[in-house]
Amino acid sequence: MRIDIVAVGRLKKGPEAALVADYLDRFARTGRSLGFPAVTVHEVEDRRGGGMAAEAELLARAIPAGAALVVLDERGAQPTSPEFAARLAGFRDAARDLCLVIGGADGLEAGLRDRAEWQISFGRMVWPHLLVRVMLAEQLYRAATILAGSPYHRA
Ligand SMILES: C[S@@+](CC[C@H](N)C(=O)[O-])C[C@H]1O[C@@H](n2cnc3c(N)ncnc32)[C@H](O)[C@@H]1O
Repeated sequence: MRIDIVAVGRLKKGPEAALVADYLDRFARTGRSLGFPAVTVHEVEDRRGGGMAAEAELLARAIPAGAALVVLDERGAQPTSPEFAARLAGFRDAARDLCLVIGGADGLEAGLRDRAEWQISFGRMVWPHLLVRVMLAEQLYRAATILAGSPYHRA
């Protein structure tokens, strides 16, 4: 199994980058004994102003072939953290690669969203994509702690 996050935009050095690195590092350490690989992050950027369609093309090229496509979108389903953890374990148990996609300022192209087998929402409000990256990294770590039975997730 491999897990990729494919995201529009470059994360510059700063608090968001530090948080993403910290949570992904924690996920790697907690997830190792659960059979999860470290997460690889791919960033794509369209510098020609081609909008969502150009971004969708760049994203599509970065999505590993055959991976289960999961997009982050405010219109998606709102799983609980244990539900997210269970689904993550399901991908692992089925030996499926997982690719989690985060859009840019204009969002994700409808065609790409429709191709996804799961659309996840972190609530109906729109969040900046850099914060969504932080939240996703935290949820991955939280999922690993839930599956490991560690006390981090107290709900
Ligand atoms: C600034 S938002 C784009 C909003 C855009 N107006 C749209 O219609 O999608 C950038 C990206 O962050 C992610 N995002 C923002 N809010 C989200 C939420 N509530 N749940 C899940 N993902 C979200 C999505 O991947 C989105 O494409």
